[in-house]
Amino acid sequence: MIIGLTGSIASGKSTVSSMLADRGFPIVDADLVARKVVEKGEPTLQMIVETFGEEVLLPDGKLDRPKLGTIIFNDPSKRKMLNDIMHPAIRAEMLRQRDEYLSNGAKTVIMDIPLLFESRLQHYVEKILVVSVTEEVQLKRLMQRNQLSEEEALSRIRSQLPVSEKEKGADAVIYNNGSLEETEQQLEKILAFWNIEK
Ligand SMILES: CC(C)(COP(=O)(O)OP(=O)(O)OC[C@H]1O[C@@H](n2cnc3c(N)ncnc32)[C@H](O)[C@@H]1O)[C@@H](O)C(=O)NCCC(=O)NCCS
Ligand SMILES: Nc1ncnc2c1ncn2[C@@H]1O[C@H](COP(=O)(O)OP(=O)(O)OP(=O)(O)O)[C@@H](O)[C@H]1O
Repeated sequence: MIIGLTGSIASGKSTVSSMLADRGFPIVDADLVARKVVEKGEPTLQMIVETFGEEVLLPDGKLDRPKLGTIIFNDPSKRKMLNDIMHPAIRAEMLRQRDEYLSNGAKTVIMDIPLLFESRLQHYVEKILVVSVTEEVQLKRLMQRNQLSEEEALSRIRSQLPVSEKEKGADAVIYNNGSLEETEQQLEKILAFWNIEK
């Protein structure tokens, strides 16, 4: 079974994903893959520099992530340009990792994909688990985790579909507004209900 794990920025996907990893499920993490495809020497990084200029590189030649983030989260046309460069490479590497797990005998693979709905990737997965939070909790956690002002955090939140829209396309929803224990209990119930094999 291929499970798509999604939600909005700072809703708690990584938190739920690490709970699943603790239970022994293999995880394909789009955010990690997105970092891998822009490592020094990767053709995707070269394409980013050709499009956005040398100023998105740090002195050591690595990608300046906060700088590129400020550019793309404040300008939808720049965001589209970056997505067009990066998403094909991210997708290819995610499918490669999924297939590797399956060929090594995994019965279930979790694909943690923040932009599952925005990029219309629903057909790659058999069940969709959405991690949801209220806007208030989301804003607070995002500002705290990334040390962002309210305005910066809101521009990131607005660059994605509202989580309420994502809930409509879910097979199950975890409400991550409370304690980690409450989130874990909801996850346990869903796994039992879906009767998932490792
Ligand atoms: C712009 C970048 C360099 C900023 O890096 P930074 O370290 O600050 O953020 P990080 O990669 O940890 O992403 C944090 C979250 O931002 C959101 N996000 C990232 N990219 C996008 C995007 N293009 N559109 C909407 N939301 C996005 C996701 O919820 C993600 O989980 C980075 O987010 C990036 O490379 N984005 C493009 C690739 C992409 O679309 N990644 C999303 C998963 S496929
Ligand atoms: N139930 C919770 N109680 C308190 N803090 C939480 C809870 N769940 C997550 N957090 C915190 O909220 C922040 C966002 O969670 P997390 O990083 O898991 O979100 P995410 O959906 O993976 O984010 P992104 O889309 O940016 O990758 C983190 O700092 C995390 O430690």
